[in-house]
Amino acid sequence: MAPTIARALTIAGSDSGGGAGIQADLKTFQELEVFGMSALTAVTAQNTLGVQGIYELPPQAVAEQIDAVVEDLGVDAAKTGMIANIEIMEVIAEKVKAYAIPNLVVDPVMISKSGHSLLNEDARLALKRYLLPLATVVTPNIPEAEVLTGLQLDSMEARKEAARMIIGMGARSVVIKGGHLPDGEAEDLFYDGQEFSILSSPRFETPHTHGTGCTFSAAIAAHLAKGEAVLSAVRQAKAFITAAIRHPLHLGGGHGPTNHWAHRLQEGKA
Ligand SMILES: Nc1ncnc2c1ncn2[C@@H]1O[C@H](COP(=O)(O)OP(=O)(O)O)[C@@H](O)[C@H]1O
Ligand SMILES: Cc1ncc(COP(=O)(O)OP(=O)(O)O)c(N)n1
Repeated sequence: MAPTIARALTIAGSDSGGGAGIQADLKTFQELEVFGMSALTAVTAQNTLGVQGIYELPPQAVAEQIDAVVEDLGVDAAKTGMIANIEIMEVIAEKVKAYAIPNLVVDPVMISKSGHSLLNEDARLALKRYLLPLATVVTPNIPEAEVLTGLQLDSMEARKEAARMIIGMGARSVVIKGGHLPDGEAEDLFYDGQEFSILSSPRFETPHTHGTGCTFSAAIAAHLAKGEAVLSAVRQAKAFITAAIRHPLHLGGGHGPTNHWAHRLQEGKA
């Protein structure tokens, strides 16, 4: 019998503070009524004030977690977050190809908002070689898109050029996220190699934006797992993250987590 629930896998690091990483991803999957599974790449000691410790897992441990869930439970979509190093990246690419995982969202996490490196230097450029050619959608923020393309992204024209370059690297589509723009709307640029779409929301003046990128990419993966088209998945993920930032939880003394329940307020489910 075919499974009755969509299944999504996050391949990412653990954030002990619960705002980013696999914790944010699994909360998002659950809220969007998708069965969530995880393959952990690293454990971080982290809270709203910063990252206090990083412990990378052996690549073999990542491989075995992916084997375990794919071979038994099945995966309709996967997303990657913190990958830590090239060896883990190679394992992920090998497994995604070997199992022909149908939808892959690559969030090219490089640096946390608190300024800690979550992917070592040599692995940053290896992303292009190993993971972008496998991506259904890749979701860089502006600094990450600058690292991938070498461009300075201080205008919409430059962001469009970067999006074209990223499609040229093999990704099927890209969203250059606008959270790091200096002012104006929180404007994300989507490109699928044919058409550009701009997804805008008000920009909220809040320190509680820890894990926005993780939550956004997990929501895209959840909607892809349910069989939605890429642009539709991205639009719904944008609505999900906008609600999560609009209604903060006010936790912690620094950059607090977003509110994964908030979409229920908009949908009248709360
Ligand atoms: N202050 C904000 N107000 C509204 N939306 C935001 C804000 N900050 C980020 N976003 C949105 O959150 C999502 C994640 O973006 P971003 O913060 O750039 O990613 P990352 O966490 O990877 O740095 C995007 O859709 C972006 O537009
Ligand atoms: C374990 C872990 N993974 C990813 C991140 C980065 O998350 P992101 O959504 O990009 O949010 P910020 O760190 O920018 O707030 C992380 N911090 N920890």
